[in-house]
Amino acid sequence: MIDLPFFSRQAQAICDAGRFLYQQGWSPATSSNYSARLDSEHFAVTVSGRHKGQLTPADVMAVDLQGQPVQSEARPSAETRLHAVLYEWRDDIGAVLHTHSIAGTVVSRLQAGDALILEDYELQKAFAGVATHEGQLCLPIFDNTQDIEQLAKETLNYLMAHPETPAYLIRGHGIYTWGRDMAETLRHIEALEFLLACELATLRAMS
Ligand SMILES: CSC[C@@H](O)[C@@H](O)C(=O)COP(=O)(O)O
Ligand SMILES: [Zn+2]
Repeated sequence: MIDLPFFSRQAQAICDAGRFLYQQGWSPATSSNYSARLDSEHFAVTVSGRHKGQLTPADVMAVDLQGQPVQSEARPSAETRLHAVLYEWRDDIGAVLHTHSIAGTVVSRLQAGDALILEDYELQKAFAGVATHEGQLCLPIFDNTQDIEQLAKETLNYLMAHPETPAYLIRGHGIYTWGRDMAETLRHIEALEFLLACELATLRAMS
């Protein structure tokens, strides 16, 4: 059974996040999806195809870790399973945000390899557990595909082997990141968008 008052609070947090992320230009044209954990087996996720700058709690639904709707007739995000495997991977993850920013899209297309290394940025410290700019953040880049179940398996396998990963990119598609709760996850996505914008500006300056 879903705790309905808690669902309402999580749904509102998702709507508020959407308004912010859309206003930043990171979730255009119905792209992106967001979620927040409800309990050990369920999470709240955006309904597929909704405008992320105009979300109301009716645009958020409960699903189980297989991505199946619970107490809803709506269709969950097409990328629900990418969220589900993150909640399955680590039980301290409380929220997941996915954006489609210009920086995330372009940088992941320009990077031919399978990872983007961020180093020597002070803002790396916005990530939980990072205390200095002197380390590296490694963001794996997965090739884009419409086979979300396959991509979910690929991301989970990678994350199980690299548990320190703070986020990942899907090439030409966008960013996924997570945190203990929505506030921390918003801090992570905002830091990532800043760092990827810096990477994009650097690539431009060097060309
Ligand atoms: C509007 S194109 C973007 C979609 O294909 C998808 O990548 C996306 O992020 C949103 O899908 P959704 O099913 O609304 O969660
Ligand atoms: Zn997407």
